[in-house]
Amino acid sequence: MFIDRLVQQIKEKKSNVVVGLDPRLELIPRFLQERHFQQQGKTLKAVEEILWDFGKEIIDQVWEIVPAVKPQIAFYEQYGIEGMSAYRRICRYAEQKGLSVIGDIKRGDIGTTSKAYSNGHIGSTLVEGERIEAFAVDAVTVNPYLGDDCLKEFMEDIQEANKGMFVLVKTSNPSSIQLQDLETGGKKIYEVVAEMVAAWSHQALGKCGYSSVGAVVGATYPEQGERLRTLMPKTYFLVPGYGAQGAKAEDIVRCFNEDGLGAIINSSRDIIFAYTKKDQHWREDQYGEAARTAALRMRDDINSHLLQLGKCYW
Ligand SMILES: O=c1ccn([C@@H]2O[C@H](COP(=O)(O)O)[C@@H](O)[C@H]2O)c(=O)[nH]1
Repeated sequence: MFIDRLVQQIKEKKSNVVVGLDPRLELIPRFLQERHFQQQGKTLKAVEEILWDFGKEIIDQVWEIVPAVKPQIAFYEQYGIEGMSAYRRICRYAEQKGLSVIGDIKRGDIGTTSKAYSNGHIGSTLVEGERIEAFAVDAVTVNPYLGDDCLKEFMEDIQEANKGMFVLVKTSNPSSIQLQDLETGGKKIYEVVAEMVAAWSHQALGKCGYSSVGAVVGATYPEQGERLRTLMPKTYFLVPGYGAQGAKAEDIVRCFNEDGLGAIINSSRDIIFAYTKKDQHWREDQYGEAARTAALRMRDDINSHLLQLGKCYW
């Protein structure tokens, strides 16, 4: 199952870090951009090659030290077909390197449409009687706003194709409080969603004791993270918000269980664009090395905080 593979990689690498692949063209080293713009002009095809070169180098630098990457589809989709082609190439390359690939797609619709999303992103699509994989990443993020019948459509691929999903429960952005913290029947909306997710989680439990149905829980709300940990004990958390959004290791440790497992922590900008940090004096052509150093620092920061609490799996 997806979750067993993920937990095995976490244990092997002693790392709970997910590198977020959110390429922003304007932050990609200039020499890389010029190489492709000179060859192919100011075209989307040139952008595809820039995104590919940049993402490949990041993966080459981090694949041995992290269990997973999270490509954010929006940063590829904004460049149309060529951007999506770069997304697919990056996802496949990361998979070849043995990484778990979590497509941050945040999809969800009425049942039949959700099924099409699931087919395209974690399952396969029927073409003239044959099933063909379009993106086929290991797991995706899912928006639960349309309710249970939306989530149900992803379950078939989770159970039969051994894939996973992370359902948005409490997001890291400031205005997540606007809807997610509203109360209904004495509960916050995010608690209601957490109960839904916990129920689905029981249908996809792996040998490791955790489920392939996970939850997105923002690191920027540590108290809520702790509460959600108790509501969803078997659910793996994908936790964004560390680093650029301000959350620290002491915040995110509350998302872990006593066994030292239960959460993977994402950081995107702070890792992939670490070479731009003024105080670290990296050269542009060292952007990959800078990313590796940032991922190692983040791993050690989280591990030392887990160790202090006795929440260690090794
Ligand atoms: O609640 C959420 C859900 C998803 N995200 C995504 O994670 C990364 C965070 O990037 P940073 O550069 O580390 O801030 C990005 O892709 C978001 O879309 C989130 O931040 N919060």
